[in-house]
Amino acid sequence: PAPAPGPAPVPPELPGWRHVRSGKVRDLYEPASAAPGEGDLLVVASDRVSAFDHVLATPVPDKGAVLTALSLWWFERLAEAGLGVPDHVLSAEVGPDDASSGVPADVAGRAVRCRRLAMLPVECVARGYLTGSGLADYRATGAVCGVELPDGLEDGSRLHRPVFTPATKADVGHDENVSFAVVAELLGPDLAERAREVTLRLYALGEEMARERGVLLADTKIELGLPPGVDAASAEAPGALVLADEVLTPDSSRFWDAAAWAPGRAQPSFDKQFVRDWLLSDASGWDRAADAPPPPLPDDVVEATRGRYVEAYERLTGRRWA
Ligand SMILES: N#Cc1c(N)ncnc1-c1cnn(Cc2cccc(F)c2)c1
Repeated sequence: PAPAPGPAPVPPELPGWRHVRSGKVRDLYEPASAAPGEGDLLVVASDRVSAFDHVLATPVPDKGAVLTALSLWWFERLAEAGLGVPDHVLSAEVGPDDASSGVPADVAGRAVRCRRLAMLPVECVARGYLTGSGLADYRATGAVCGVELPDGLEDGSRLHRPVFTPATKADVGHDENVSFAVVAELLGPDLAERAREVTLRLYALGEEMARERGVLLADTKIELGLPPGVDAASAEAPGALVLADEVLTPDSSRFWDAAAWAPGRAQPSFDKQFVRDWLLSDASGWDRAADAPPPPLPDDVVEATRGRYVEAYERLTGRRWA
């Protein structure tokens, strides 16, 4: 019989904060003192791992803290490199219990207090390499998001130039890749063009810095938003865009070890390959075809996966993990 469904992720209760919603691996809060939908936001990165569209029952220790530290490091590097767009980060330091500033001590190191924005209804994705849904679209149509690509590309092929491949958000299932024309309909042409420009520039900056450290950034997804009071249809909107969410982490991006890159097959995921291989091995007994919840991970797979998050952090930032 299929194992019982895995435990639904129970986000931590944070005194002084109200839980707003949870994603697969992150939880969102607002100050309990604020009216619902008001005040700063708290993005908490859990130790949950998602694989094959399932949230796994076994947490990976330190994943949330490592990816939070990596994302904060990237926010700093992007600002230094002149991305030209402010970000939503207010603080990652522990603040007072009344949630009036900073983050709660219970999630110190894996939480970021952020400016509340009106998020664009578009997942802004840039791809420098072809894989995943981009490869599937290319194989079906010769194009990705309406952008024609040359013949003969394989899984893992590097594109001649990075492509903006936006998607509309789906509450359930996969995001839907859409053309730039659709984004222009959704956001207006000027805001759409600015979102594309920012996404491609962020990808180029991240790809260059990662490649210098032996890591290939295959693609990345960012979220952009507008400060309250800025009308998305207004002429000021493109210049008011703010970079939100997390940036350039293994949860928002595909990272590959440059030394292992070989177009023509699926590239090993820098962080999730041990999990994927074990789940697909006989050892797990997992019936993927039945879409059963995956079984708990063995300790060695958990520890090896933790090690990959620490290695990604150390190689990209040049800093030792605590
Ligand atoms: N970042 C950010 C942000 C912001 N600065 N202002 C308003 N909304 C958001 C916001 C809304 N959803 N998400 C994604 C998300 C879903 C689930 C859990 C999470 F932690 C995160 C981000």
